[in-house]
This record gives sequence, C-alpha cells and structure tokens, in this order.
Amino acid sequence: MNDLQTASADLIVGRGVTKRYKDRRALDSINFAIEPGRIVGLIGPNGAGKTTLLNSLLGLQDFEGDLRVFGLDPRTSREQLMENVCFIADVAVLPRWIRTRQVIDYVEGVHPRFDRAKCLRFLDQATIHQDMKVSEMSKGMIVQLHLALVMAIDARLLVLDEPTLGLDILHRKQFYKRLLEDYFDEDKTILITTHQVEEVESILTDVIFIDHGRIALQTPLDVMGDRYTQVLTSADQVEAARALKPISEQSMPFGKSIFVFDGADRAALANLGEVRTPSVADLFVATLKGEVA
Ligand SMILES: Nc1ncnc2c1ncn2[C@@H]1O[C@H](COP(=O)(O)OP(=O)(O)OP(=O)(O)O)[C@@H](O)[C@H]1O
Repeated sequence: MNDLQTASADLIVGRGVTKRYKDRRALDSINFAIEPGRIVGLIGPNGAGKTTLLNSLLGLQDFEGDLRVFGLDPRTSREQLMENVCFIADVAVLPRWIRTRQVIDYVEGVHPRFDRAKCLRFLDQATIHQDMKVSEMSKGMIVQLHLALVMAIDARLLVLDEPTLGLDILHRKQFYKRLLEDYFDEDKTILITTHQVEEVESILTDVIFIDHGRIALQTPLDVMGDRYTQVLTSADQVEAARALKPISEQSMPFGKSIFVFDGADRAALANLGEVRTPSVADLFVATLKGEVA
C-alpha cells in the first residue's frame, strides 16, 4: 500500500472533528466519510462551518479529532496532500490587471501536477489568448480561464469553495456542465460548497448538509428517493398527513400543503395526494428549518 492509499475505501474520513473559536464550536464533533469517484455537495447556510471544514481538510488550520485525506493527516502532511489536491476558491478572485500568461505561470509554479500544454489547449478552444488581461475578459471568458486552469491539474481531489459566486445563471450552469463533461471521471473526487443548490444538484452524487457545525444529513442522491417523499395534499388530507409525522410542512395557496416524510411508506402516502421525491433544495430546507422551500 503506498502513502496515498487508505485502509478503507474512503478518500476522506472525519471522526469527532471539532474546531473551537473561544467558546464557539465552528465544527462540533462531526463524523463523515467521502468515497472516491463522487461529486459531493457540502451545503449549509451562512456560518454553518463549510469553510472551516474545507480549511481543516486542506491542512490550512488546526482542529481537534481525527481527519484523514488519502489516509494522511492534513495537520502534518499538507505538502504531500497538496500533490493530489486542487483547491479553487470562487472565480471572481482573479485580479483584473493580471494577464492570462501570468496566471498560468503562477499556477505552474505552485502546482506540481499542472500541465501547461493542456491548459493552453483548453484556452485555444475558448479563444482566450495569453496576453489578454482579466479586465478585458467577459464573465464567461473568466469562467473558461478558471476551468482551463482547473482541468489542467491532474488532481485526485478537487475542492471548490463557492466556485461560481458572482456569475450569472448561464455561466454558473456552463461551469458545472463543463466540469462534469470535460474533467470528472471515476478516478477523481470533487467536493463543492455552495448556497446555490438548485443548479449544482444535477451534477452531485452525494450531499452533506451542515448546520451549526454539525452534519444534519449525509446521503447519496440515488438513495434519497428511497428514503424521502414529498406529498402535496389538499386541505381534507392535512390531518391524515400530520398523523404520519412528516419532517416538514408548508402551507400552499387554496388550502393545499406540502409535506416531507423520512422513511414513510410511499404507497400509503400516495393515498394522501401527489407524491414525488423532494429536490435537494427542498430537502435541505426541510431538514434544516422544518419547512419546504
Ligand atoms: N477566525 C475565526 N474566528 C472566530 N470565529 C470564526 C472564525 N472563522 C469562522 N468563525 C466562526 O465559525 C463559524 C463557521 O464559519 P464558516 O466560515 O466555516 O461558515 P460557512 O459555512 O463557510 O459560512 P459562509 O457560507 O457564510 O461562508 C461561524 O460562526 C463563524 O463566525
């Protein structure tokens, strides 16, 4: 077994991970695991602990508990870890004065697995030339530049922290589509934090909901439909639905209500109204706030 293989099948494993700031716990003894070959959405409201968790697993800050990434402790093996990790913060951070060539020089200098020729091929496709300044690029071109940089790094773990902040919906969708089509394969794992659940959910294989420093839910999306059911009822079925102990309830116009159930029998729920699997966004709100978006 080489240094980057883990004893278990998991790429990242956290046990009792805690981060304290004086008397506040930004991470409160969390347990979680991420398998290789997955695209995981780390989703939580402001101040939930997303950035704290990313910083911990990237070795950027100290914490208590046990956290392994490729079997390595990020506190002591950050350098070795970074050979297989690519971390990109939001796409709006490039300084406007910088030229494409300078950005490429920088990434080449800091990342051992950056392939310059590959990056240039992606940029050619996007018709971004090397002397162009960021200030001369449209938002869409900046997205392409970021993608070219990301996709030219042969990292086994890609960590994206709010990658599309500041972009319009078309460019946000374009970013995720290309990431999925041109970058992702089963040897890679992508961890994305975002508030914009709707547009990322179509590419995710798993979600981790985090709130107040705790994991509220961790589930692969392909089993989510077996566990959670959303039902739209008319007014006369509301009491019957409540009796089945939904995890959330929301009133709708014309006396209708939307309920989300955890682990209830779908056939029984079908008698109450229109049944479907909740979206990730609906489930997120139901899990965290007890009402459906
Ligand atoms: N350096 C720090 N000193 C003190 N408290 C901090 C520090 N960094 C984060 N916190 C606190 O830890 C908690 C989690 O913060 P974190 O930045 O991880 O949240 P987040 O989920 O990334 O939020 P956002 O979506 O708003 O970026 C918050 O209550 C925050 O105030």
